[in-house]
Amino acid sequence: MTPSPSPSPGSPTTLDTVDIVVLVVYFLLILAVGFWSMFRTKRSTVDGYFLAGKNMTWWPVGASLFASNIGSGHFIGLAGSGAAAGIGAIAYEWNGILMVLLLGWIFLPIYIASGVTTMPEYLQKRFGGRRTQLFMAVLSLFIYIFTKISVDMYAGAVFIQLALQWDIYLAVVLLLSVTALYTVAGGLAAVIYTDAAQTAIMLAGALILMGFSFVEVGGWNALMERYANAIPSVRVPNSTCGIPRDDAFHIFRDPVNSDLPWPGIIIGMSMPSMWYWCSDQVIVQRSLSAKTLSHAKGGSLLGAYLKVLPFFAVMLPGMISRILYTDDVACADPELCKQICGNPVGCSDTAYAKLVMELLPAGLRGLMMAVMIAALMSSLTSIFNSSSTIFTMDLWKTFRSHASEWELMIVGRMFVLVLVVVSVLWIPVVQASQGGQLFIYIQSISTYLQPPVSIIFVLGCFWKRTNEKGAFWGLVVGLSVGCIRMLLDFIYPAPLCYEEDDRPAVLKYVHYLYFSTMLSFITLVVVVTVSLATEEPKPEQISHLTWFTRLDPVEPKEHVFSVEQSIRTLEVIISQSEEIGEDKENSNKEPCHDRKENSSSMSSVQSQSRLMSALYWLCGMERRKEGENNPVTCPAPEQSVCSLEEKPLLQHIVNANLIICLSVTAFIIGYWG
Ligand SMILES: O[C@H]1[C@H](O)[C@@H](O)[C@H](O)[C@@H](O)[C@@H]1O
Ligand code: NA
Repeated sequence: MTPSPSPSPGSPTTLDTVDIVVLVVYFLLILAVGFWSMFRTKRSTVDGYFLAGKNMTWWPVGASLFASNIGSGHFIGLAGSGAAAGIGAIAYEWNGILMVLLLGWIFLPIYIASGVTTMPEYLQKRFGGRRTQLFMAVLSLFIYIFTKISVDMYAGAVFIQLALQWDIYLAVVLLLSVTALYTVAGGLAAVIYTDAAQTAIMLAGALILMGFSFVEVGGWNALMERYANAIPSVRVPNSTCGIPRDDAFHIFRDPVNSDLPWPGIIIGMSMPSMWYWCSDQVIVQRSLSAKTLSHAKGGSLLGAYLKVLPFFAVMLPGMISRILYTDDVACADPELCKQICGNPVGCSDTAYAKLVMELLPAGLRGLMMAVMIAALMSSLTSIFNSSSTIFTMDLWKTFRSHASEWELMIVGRMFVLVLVVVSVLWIPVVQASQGGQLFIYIQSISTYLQPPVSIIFVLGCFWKRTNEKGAFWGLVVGLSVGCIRMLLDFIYPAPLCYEEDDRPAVLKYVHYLYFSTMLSFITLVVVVTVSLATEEPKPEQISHLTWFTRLDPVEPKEHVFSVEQSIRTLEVIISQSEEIGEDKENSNKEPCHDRKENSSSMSSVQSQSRLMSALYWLCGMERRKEGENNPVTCPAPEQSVCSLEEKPLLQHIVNANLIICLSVTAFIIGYWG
């Protein structure tokens, strides 16, 4: 056994010149991929920019699913949870495997058939009225702030702070600027391809670090044996603080006295997870961009397989970090912890950064910095994009129906700023949360807000009888209950390990996973009761909008309407992605409404300087030749139904793979159960 090296004073704490070189190479690579995909895709049309989307094959879709999902919060959080409490939290990742498959096989066919672009839009179509859509839009934005943006920024900052010893807020501002720069330079059109590159970098870096940490700890068996003894030298006397859990290597833990009770994992974990993978814009948007349903399923499969890895490449190294740097990572005395990492609650979230700085040679540290930035940026760009889409499309437009494209574009940008500011303000709460386990913070907040939404989507998709009133009141009641619990959680923080638990009984005795189960049930009851007590939706109201009606024959009139609607949505998304498409004339992009006017505005663009057209190109605003009648800008009405068709051979391949993937998942879950 190798003796655990205590952090020697001479150990490197900042980056070397080689590291900086590696970082620069990384940025150039991402830029190159960005440019390459800008040349590849024609972004000037709906078909080009967004539906270029609709031309994605399985591998970029899968990689992008993974990259958007795994953020810096996961690297820091999963490793931190591993260090603090063993492998339990990996259940979230493996649960996600099942959900991403569910998306491809069950939910996506319905979304494709309904021809929607945003998820609140689906609710609007399915239930009619506006209030459910509005409610959902506002809620999504809150969830993004509380569980995604602030968390990823905080995690990225923790890492940079440890690596470069910078102030955490300075680090946040820096990260944000880098992300903004990347969004402009790489272009949003390139997001999916750059995501693929980011995935490759994340995997390469994480696997290298995994190798180093296993070698250092002395291999697999050493990890299993030494973890239980990773007890810090300073502890609060007569307490269990700082002692590793007995069930550290089990996922399914005691239903009453553990940190992740197993019955809660079954339903309580699946409901928020279903929100994340099957009904949230950030993820679903990626699958919608696939060329065919088979490719979307292939993407789900790739994403699913990739999600096996964080266990080995992030969580186990986090546990190794506790073994190697026990006194720091597992510190159990508030005073001491505060000295070590600035957080009296604990320092387990520093596990990953610690490994990077102590174990890796110069050069590889730079690579890991790139990995962290890749993880962060690949999540933030998708979240920013989806949230500004939702804000402008589902909220702003409802209140200002005559808003110009120009206005929408400005609003979308400003809104991202607001999001960022609010998220930064939220960081102290994230920092102080949940026994210092970032991952548990993310998941418990998710638990209070997401289950009601999942229930609405499940019932909307699979129970034709669900109506608007049921859905709306289900959401209202479910979220009120959820918010109460969330508030209580902030008012009464979880006690430190040596403190008496004197919180109200709902907090003390009802684990958040059990709460999630109850919340889902309450919402279900409300939706069902209210729906049954009120009028049944007419068949034409739910045509193409549920599992059972997804294959309904197309009724020309209604369908043309829906295609037009989604094209309008796409147009706004495009206009948001323009970085400098200020030209007023040029902002008229309604190919389906008025082709003539459109082509005349195009010719006026033509008269602009070369510089301008270069800029336009950069932003995906290529001009079309005058009079060129581009049939693809106005998709044929049958398209959205046709796209449910799959080639039999491909279908067999993806289905066979589904079985393999499910078996692999069942095996690993069983093995670590
Ligand atoms: O990566 C996980 C994902 O696999 C889960 O399904 C989701 O519920 C979590 O919030 C997310 O962090
Ligand atoms: Na990411």
